[in-house]
Amino acid sequence: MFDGLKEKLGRFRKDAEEVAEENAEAVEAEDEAETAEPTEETAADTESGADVAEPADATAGGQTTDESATEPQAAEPAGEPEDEPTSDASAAAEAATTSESTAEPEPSASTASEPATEPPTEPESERTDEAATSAGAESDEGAEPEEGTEPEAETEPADESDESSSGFGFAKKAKSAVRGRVVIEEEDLEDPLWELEMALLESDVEMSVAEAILDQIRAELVGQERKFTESTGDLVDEALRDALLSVIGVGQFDFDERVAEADKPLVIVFTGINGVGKTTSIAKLSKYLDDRGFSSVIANGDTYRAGANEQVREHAETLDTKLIAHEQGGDPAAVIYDGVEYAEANDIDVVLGDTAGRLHTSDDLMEQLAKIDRVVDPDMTLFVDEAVAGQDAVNRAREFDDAAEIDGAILTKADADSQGGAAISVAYVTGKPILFLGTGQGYDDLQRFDPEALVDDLLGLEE
Ligand SMILES: Nc1nc2c(ncn2[C@@H]2O[C@H](COP(=O)(O)OP(=O)(O)OP(=O)(O)O)[C@@H](O)[C@H]2O)c(=O)[nH]1
Repeated sequence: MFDGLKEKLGRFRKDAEEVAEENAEAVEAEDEAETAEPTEETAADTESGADVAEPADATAGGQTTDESATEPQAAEPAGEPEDEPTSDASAAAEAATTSESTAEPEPSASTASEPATEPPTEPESERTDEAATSAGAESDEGAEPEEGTEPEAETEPADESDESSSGFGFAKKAKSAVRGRVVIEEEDLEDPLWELEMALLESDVEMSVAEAILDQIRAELVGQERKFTESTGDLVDEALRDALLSVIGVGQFDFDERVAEADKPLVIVFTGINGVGKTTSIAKLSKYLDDRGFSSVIANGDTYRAGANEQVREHAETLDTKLIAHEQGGDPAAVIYDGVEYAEANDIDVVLGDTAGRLHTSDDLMEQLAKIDRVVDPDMTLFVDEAVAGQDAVNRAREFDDAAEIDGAILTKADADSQGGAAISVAYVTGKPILFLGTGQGYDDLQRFDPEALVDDLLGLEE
């Protein structure tokens, strides 16, 4: 099920990880280059405590380079960083954090996700200087703080506007690198996110749903800090999983619990266009309920199509379920009303009301639905469509919900759908949950829609 989409999501995750790792290697290489051989001048200057201008693009270089001036910095080697930064590194990090903490909050995932965009307010080198000096001064004066004493916090807070052109605080990047971490930046993800957007749209995911997924991934990943040892792939998977769940799980409720807690009989009416699997789904649901100890009666409100009564009667007899039916051409509302009467008289738990296949544009059929609503006042109206119909199913779900409010959806023929676009989009577009997936023509081929299980399956994360 949805294999095509699974394969496309796998490609995105691999590419996003590769890009972010390249960024990590670039930062490590930069960091190692800057900490490997401190220059004569740097060492001498730091001895004298003079300001040391740092190359403008130094990320952590400002602090790390400076520290190396006093002693070779035990740069956190890629892949085996110590868990705890060395005392120098922690002093520098402390200085950076302290200076930052007075000027800006610790970057949380959400803060980091809104990189400041205002241009730096002072020339890069001076700014770098300040950071370098503060760290240098820190590591210069008594590099090893007394046991149990906190290194003196620098008083000079990093300037709010202390943002590098890449949109992240110089001090934050410096602190990150000192701690052996790397910041995932927006430009690192642009290509993989573009690829993901194409994959989602090709899989019939509705445009607004694809954009919601991408926005959430950017918000969660961009600015994300991670240790060199942490796998970017895990961060990407987590961000993609959260984003998919946030759109697929809209409005979800526990159907079994709803049935158990409802006043009986619970009345469910099914609507949708011709041939999508409404009648088959009703038969499957009757068995699903029976397997869970709930009795049901089927009321055939499809008095429009010739042969409808025979088809549903076959299912009822096979399943030994009571059927209420009227002559073809009868009033659907009257049939379902009789079904409720029968259930009340015979202590039946659930009434399953079929209706004729209809397009949302056929006024008289939509008026029929409105009359059923008035006469029967069903507890749930479920929209049935084919998962394989993709975008068409999404559009119809929205149109049916606009015309006669639905409470949930059943997507049939998911066994034949490799795209998964409708399964991902319908809940977000209508605000109503997908409750079941039809996965074949057998009476047991009906499964509860479980967003977590679906997303884990799409990402290959299932146990
Ligand atoms: N593969 C597959 N086929 C299904 C599924 N659900 C229904 N079908 C088939 O789809 C066809 C139409 O099913 P029906 O239940 O008659 O559809 P309907 O919506 O009631 O059609 P009308 O009564 O004309 O409105 C039948 O051949 C079903 O066996 C499913 O989940 N998977």
